[in-house]
Amino acid sequence: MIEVERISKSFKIPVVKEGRFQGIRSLLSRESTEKFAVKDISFRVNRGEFVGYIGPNGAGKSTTIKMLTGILHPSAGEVRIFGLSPQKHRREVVRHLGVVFGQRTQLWWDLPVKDSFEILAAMYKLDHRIKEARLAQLSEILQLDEFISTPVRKLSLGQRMRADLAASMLHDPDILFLDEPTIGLDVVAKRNIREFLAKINRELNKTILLTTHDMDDIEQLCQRVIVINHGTLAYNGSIQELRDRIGLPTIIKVSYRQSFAEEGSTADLPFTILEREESALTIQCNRQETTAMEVLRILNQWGEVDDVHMEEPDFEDVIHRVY
Ligand SMILES: Nc1ncnc2c1ncn2[C@@H]1O[C@H](COP(=O)(O)OP(=O)(O)OP(=O)(O)O)[C@@H](O)[C@H]1O
Repeated sequence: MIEVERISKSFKIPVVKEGRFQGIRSLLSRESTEKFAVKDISFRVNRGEFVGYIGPNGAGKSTTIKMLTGILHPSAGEVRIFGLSPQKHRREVVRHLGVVFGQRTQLWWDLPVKDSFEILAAMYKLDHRIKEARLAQLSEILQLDEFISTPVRKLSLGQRMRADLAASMLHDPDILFLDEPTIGLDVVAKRNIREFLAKINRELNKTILLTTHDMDDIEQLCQRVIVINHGTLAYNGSIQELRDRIGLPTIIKVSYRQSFAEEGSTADLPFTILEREESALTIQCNRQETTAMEVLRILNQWGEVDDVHMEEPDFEDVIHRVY
């Protein structure tokens, strides 16, 4: 459904020279260097997938999204959406796309929310009855009623994001490109947006490519993650596989019913003991080297286990290792 074949995007950057008056000379000079924002990236997204597209600041995420939506032309390579190039067949492709840039609104600042929806519906040439039915459906899941008559500039950030998501879905696109849809939101507003996204992916089978710096968004929503760094692809696969590959330690805390007794030499154990208490033990193991089952089997031999608590490495830490 989305095919990205070896795309690159470079920008010409004027060469800035050092020294007196060189700033002004640089402005007038035609000398420039080529800077790659995206370099030789390929990936595919299938219908109904929820994919995270992540990377540090300046990695090339927004540049990629802009090439996927046809706003930017790749310097090399090709994008195809439903087999069509968003650059060559912009009108046909954008009918299938909904786009939200969390930092910017696509709504009309001084108009009530419903007027923005009317304008967009007219732009998409939506039939009146279809528009009303869709708005009713979106209103219900995004609870738009409470602010539908309020001018956009007076909305809270969470309300604005809900309105923007509704606007991006008014023409019932198959694919959503979301660039930081939860940026700046409080915990409750974030949870609402995540629930909405999970719902439209699961129940309406919308294909979603999500760009965010919030690793909780990624862990809670995405089946797959694509990581880019310095414009190149660093990883493309499941979150679990990435965790396994990076291999940060898992912490396991066990409490015993009574006291426990260690058996054998600690040098042979497939884990490291971090803390011993009267009837509790905290250990650290690497899931690449051993399984939790094996660890628990050993810990069970040392006494009667009452409770087990396992802490997976924080996904944020895993991602930092990739960066
Ligand atoms: N029009 C442009 N002219 C020159 N350089 C650009 C242009 N647009 C982007 N870049 C550069 O390309 C690189 C990638 O930018 P991009 O906005 O795609 O990153 P990003 O991953 O979206 O970052 P962030 O997480 O900070 O939004 C950056 O170094 C940026 O400065």
